[in-house]
Formats: sequence, C-alpha cells, structure tokens
Amino acid sequence: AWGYAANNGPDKWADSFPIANGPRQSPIDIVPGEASYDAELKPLVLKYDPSTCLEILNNGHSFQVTFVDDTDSSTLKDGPISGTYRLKQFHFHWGASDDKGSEHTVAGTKYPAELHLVHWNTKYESFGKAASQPDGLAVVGVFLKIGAKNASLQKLIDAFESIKTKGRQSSFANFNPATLLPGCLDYWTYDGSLTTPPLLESVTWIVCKEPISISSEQVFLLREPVLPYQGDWLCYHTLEQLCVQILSLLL
Ligand SMILES: NS(=O)(=O)c1cccc(NC(=O)NCCCCO)c1
Ligand SMILES: [Zn+2]
Repeated sequence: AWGYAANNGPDKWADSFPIANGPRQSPIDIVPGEASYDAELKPLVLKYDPSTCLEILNNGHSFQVTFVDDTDSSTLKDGPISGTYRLKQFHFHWGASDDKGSEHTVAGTKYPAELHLVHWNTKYESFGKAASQPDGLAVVGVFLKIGAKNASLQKLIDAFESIKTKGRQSSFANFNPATLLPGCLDYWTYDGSLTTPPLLESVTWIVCKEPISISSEQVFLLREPVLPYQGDWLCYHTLEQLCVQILSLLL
C-alpha cells in the first residue's frame, strides 16, 4: 500500500497511480511574485455549524475529523468557486521535525504542518461522485507555524490522544472548524488534485496566505504514534518494532 517511506512514498506513487504524472497535480510551490491578481475573485464565505461535527479517526496517514454532510449546514461559497460546496472532513499533514511537514510550500518555504478542509460540490450527489469531477472538490489549506499554543488545536490533540490506543475512531462533537481559520482569509488559488492517492485531479485549491500557530509541544504530540493505526499488536513486522512500541508505552 502507498505511504511515505522510501519503498512506497510519493516517488513511487506513479507506479500504481499513473495520474501522478498528470497535468494538475498537487501540491505545488506557490511563488507569490509569479501569482497574478484576479479582480473577479471574491472573498471566501465559510459557514460552519459545529453540530455537524461527527467523529475523529486515524486513517493511518493522518487524523481526520468528519462531518455530517447531508444538508447545507457547513459550507464554502464564493472565493474562486461557483455554487455551494459542503464540508466533508478536515485533516492535517505534518513532518518528523519542525523544518518540514507542509505539502504546499511558499517560495520554497516549508511549514511544520498544513490543515486541509475538504469540501465537495453539491451539484454532485456525494463526495465520492464529486471526487472524480474536475470541479468536484474545494480544499482550503491553512499553514501552521510554530508559535503560541493553539487552544482550538488542543481540543483535537486531546481527542486524538484517546484514539491512539483504542484503535481507529471516537465520537467528536460540537467542534467549530472556523476556530482553526486565520484572521485574514486572503488566499492563493489554483486547479489541482488530491495530494495523496488516488491523486484525483478534482480539487480547486484555496491556500490561505496567513498561517495559524501551533506550539512546539503541540506539534510533538502530533508526531507520537503510540500504536500504528491498525491498533492491533499482530501487525508488527519485526520483534524490534514490537519492543519499541512497548517501551514507548511504558516511558
Ligand atoms: N490531502 S487532500 O488533497 O486534501 C485529500 C482530500 C481528500 C481525500 C484525500 N485522499 C484520500 O481520501 N485518499 C484515500 C485514502 C486515504 C486514507 O484513507 C486527500
Ligand atoms: Zn490533505
């Protein structure tokens, strides 16, 4: 299966997902000096209803908070898109150290993490259907930089801590994703793709210019896999890995 190791990482994805060599693949390096101003673009309109927040789960590549998306309670409108897109989930990407982790970069600068708020176009009947359409998805990307402790992120980290040992998911209610947005919603936008397999070229990317903060203690907590997402002990490949995990539980 795909991953981020030397044998199954991004350089290998094209073997199983040839679209990796497609014309609109994400992520990209955003070069502000080369970006063009488009006067027709509107401000983003994000309206999130905390009661649509459903659960937090560890899908093995990230942790993800999923939302009830059977009504227009949590939506994205305007900005570069037309129509109404519904929030399906948000998740993060991070690195093994503070000098890397974001997927998009800004003039070569890597941030320690990146938040993705994933929305689908309601002109299609579901996320799954929309994900294969060129205008099917809109993902709002927010960079995280090391700084003050982020109270909103702390709620996620506390919840994520609980699902590391129990296995895959736990209920997670009444979280307002708007608390994760920066004060200024200025953005860059381009047509791209999912950044993980299946790499579908269906995403209108909306990347906020202003990052939000995460403390170095908080980003450390993101990196600590107590147990792999499978959550069972039989998935170890080597006795050494099993010992490492037992020790990390005991320490
Ligand atoms: N990273 S991202 O481009 O925002 C994005 C958004 C929505 C879905 C995905 N990728 C996937 O769902 N991949 C399918 C398997 C992921 C792990 O379960 C990536
Ligand atoms: Zn993502």
